[in-house]
Amino acid sequence: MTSSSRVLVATAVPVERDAVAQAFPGDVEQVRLPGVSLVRTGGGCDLVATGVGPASAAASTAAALTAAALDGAPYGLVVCAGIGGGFQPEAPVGSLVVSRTIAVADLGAETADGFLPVTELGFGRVAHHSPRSLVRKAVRVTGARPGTVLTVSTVTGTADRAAELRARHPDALAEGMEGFGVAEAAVAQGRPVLEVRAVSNPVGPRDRAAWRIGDALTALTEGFGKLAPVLESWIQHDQHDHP
Ligand SMILES: O=C(O)c1cccc(C(=O)CC[C@H]2O[C@@H](n3cnc4c(=O)[nH]cnc43)[C@H](O)[C@@H]2O)c1
Repeated sequence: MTSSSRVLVATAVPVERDAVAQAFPGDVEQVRLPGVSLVRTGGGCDLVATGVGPASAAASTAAALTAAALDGAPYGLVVCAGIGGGFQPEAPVGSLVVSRTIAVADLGAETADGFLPVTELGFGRVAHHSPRSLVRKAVRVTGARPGTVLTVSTVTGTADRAAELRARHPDALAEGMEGFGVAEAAVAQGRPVLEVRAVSNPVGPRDRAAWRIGDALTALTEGFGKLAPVLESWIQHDQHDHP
């Protein structure tokens, strides 16, 4: 393996991390680093369970990226992966979504005239874009739908909120709670980033009985089985073309 040829996959919780790990043949190794623990697959992929939410995701991802850079073996790609809510009818339960754009949906200010993203207040960023060539290849091998994946700090629980998010982000296909945090950490170190969400529930009225976490985790394992060789080959041949 050459420098920059490794992939870091960040999931929120261990069950998601282990679903991704199952897609890689061979044994895994635990690697403990300051501020973060990794699961290293035989295929050159490191997996980290960051905890739920964008802040925790950014902190763990940054720790893993910094450790790799200091070790002289930086990652060539960062992938945020996990289960997520799917906007209906475009992203049905059990389907896979990959990010063209990773957008934070609730970072800003509420005003009498509606929500203002933080960029309109003169600060920061609200979106990151995944490399087009990588998205194309990921879609071709997995059949995933490409679009915007939203990051929220509060899971959407009403039809009104789902409609409001879609009005502000017409290309949104899914929502999760970590993507923007992972992307901020990746971009801060000049690393390309992709988000992959397996849909476990519809975005909309809260209905715990409608969750299909097992189906989504199976979709995640199957998706990564197809995606893993593509990620590796993209890093080898195309990473310098991004975005
Ligand atoms: O209690 C609820 O109603 C509820 C509904 C959906 C998700 C949750 C979670 O606590 C899961 C958070 C966890 O899973 C990802 N995830 C899965 N579905 C969604 C979603 O619809 N919206 C946002 N995040 C979702 C998320 O990335 C977290 O890691 C609770």
